[in-house]
Amino acid sequence: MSEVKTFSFADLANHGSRDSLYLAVGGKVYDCTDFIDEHPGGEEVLLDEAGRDATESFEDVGHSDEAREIMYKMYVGDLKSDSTEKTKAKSASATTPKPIAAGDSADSGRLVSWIKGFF
Ligand code: HEM
Repeated sequence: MSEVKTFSFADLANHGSRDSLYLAVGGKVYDCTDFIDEHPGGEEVLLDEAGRDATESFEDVGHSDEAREIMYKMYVGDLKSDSTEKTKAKSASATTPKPIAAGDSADSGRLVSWIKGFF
């Protein structure tokens, strides 16, 4: 249930379209497929970053804590740390989200795994 998948950059790149849109931020992979139409910053920017490490552009915008909470719901796994773009993913550890309020206990293993990535 709380299994965390790992994605290589090649795996990530397989989800680079509107039909299946994953992107990585801070070494974490997010399935944004159902979020494309809801993104307050528009669909264009998500489509631009689809299937890629979007850490830099995500941080440049200065997303709110609320944005980070939304992200947690879309978290599907981790970017493989031995991937070629390792350094890029690493620098993302500056992304320190506020942990979501407890309550989703059935899902807590996944939450812990998500948070652990930041330490
Ligand atoms: C999982 C990924 C993402 C989530 C959950 C997300 C969520 C949000 C949210 C909630 C906002 C409203 C403002 C805020 O609360 O910060 C926002 C605005 C915005 N986002 Fe994202 N975002 C994501 C990825 C990206 C990416 C990859 C880019 C690439 C540049 C981007 C660009 C923007 C822009 C330009 C705005 C508008 C800022 C403004 O008009 O003030 N977002 N996003």
